[in-house]
Amino acid sequence: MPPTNHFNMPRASTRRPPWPVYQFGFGNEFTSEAIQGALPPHNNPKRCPYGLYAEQISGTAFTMPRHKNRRTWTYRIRPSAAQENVFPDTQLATLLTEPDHVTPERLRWGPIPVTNPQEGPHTFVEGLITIAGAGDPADRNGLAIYTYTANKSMINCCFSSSDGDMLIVPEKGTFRFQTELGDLVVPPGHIVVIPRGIRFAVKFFDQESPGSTIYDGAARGYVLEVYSGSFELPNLGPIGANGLANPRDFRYPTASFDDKTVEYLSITKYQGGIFKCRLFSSPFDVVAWHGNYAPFAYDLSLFCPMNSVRFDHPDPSIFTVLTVPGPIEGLAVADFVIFPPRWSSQENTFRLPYFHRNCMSEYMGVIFGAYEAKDSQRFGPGCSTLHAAMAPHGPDAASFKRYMRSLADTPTRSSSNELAFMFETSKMLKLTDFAMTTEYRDTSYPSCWNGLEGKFEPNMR
Ligand SMILES: O=C(O)Cc1cc(O)ccc1O
Ligand SMILES: [Fe+2]
Repeated sequence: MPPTNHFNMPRASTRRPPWPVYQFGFGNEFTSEAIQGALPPHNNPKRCPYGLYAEQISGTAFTMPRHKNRRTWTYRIRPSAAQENVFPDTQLATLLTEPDHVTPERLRWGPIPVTNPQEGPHTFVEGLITIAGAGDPADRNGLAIYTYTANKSMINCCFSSSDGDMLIVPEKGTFRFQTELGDLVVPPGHIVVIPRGIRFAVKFFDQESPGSTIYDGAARGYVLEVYSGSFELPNLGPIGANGLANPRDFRYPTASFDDKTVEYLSITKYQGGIFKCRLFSSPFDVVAWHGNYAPFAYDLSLFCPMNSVRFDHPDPSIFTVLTVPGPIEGLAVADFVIFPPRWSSQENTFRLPYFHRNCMSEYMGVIFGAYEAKDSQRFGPGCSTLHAAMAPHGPDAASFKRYMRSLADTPTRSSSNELAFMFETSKMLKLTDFAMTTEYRDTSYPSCWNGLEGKFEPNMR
């Protein structure tokens, strides 16, 4: 049995079998060879070891400053260029990023059952549904938010987005992400980031028989795709050199390859459209690679939360796991923030999220359990909310009243089985038809703040 973390979930950040072998360290310059000697002594020899083809994948412009430059050299059985003509795809309509509804209303959605809206068997890529977005991949500016369900592994089929890096947050179902650079096993409570342009297939994983191919399962989760920049660790400022998400806990794949000459379907998202082409062999044919442009996974239970130890409720930026900085210092294109299990011990402090209006937009979801300031029946795992820029929100009336009756100065520990997250963006989001009209939208949501009656007791100080 793999060891468990304090969410009682399998802990994939171990080097021990049966998990794939990983390399560790955020943004490191890695080397990996599935067969000894497959890495050539320099990037681009005329003849590579074992006759392999050399191919570079550039994640940043060639000329980016060294500390921002991202690229990986792959040594593969066939070059990716050996693919058939590309055609627009007409099947994956729910994945098109064309959100055009505008509303400042507070929105909430219930969990989408794994069989909907794609009735019957569907893979991760078939079950991705665009909820909201901003900007345009053509300008390399903006982002998209998706939810997904899946009950079938992607077999002989791969996906990549030419539009941006994708951060995937599983809520249900353990996946094996087969990528060009190797495998990452990602259970709920972990996240994975697949950089722009890297091909991957999403397969179900059975920890009891890790080597076998599992065709079916039940999975659900959330995705954030950013069209500019990439996910970085936030600066820590006066916190110091350690804390929040520590670089050593980010795990990267090691080379492992298929040498299969079967027909593959390659699906690509490009400028918001979906395109497909046939390959005549597996795209997962990289025998060795080196570089710093690679997918990675992270176990959220390893996040080291910081907080106030005397009074007041810090802003949720204190729980930022990853950020995509924008051109203005301190103004993120998107932040990925979690609300991890922790002790709350502030004195004379309203410890629930304060009532607020935020210039940023906040999309939230639940991975495990409940969220401290919301009705757990209506904001449980698989649910989501969107509080648009400047939309007033905070604890619902029932949570507020419950909290005000509690003995708040006693240190309290949130349950280890609770984990919510937020995608926070400086962009103004538009919503898709699906988001506005789905039967899973809970149109009664704004009424959760009814019952917060006026309070003013002039004789009380
Ligand atoms: O709206 C939310 O629940 C997220 C949130 C949490 C918090 O503790 C402070 C501000 C905030 O936006
Ligand atoms: Fe908020």
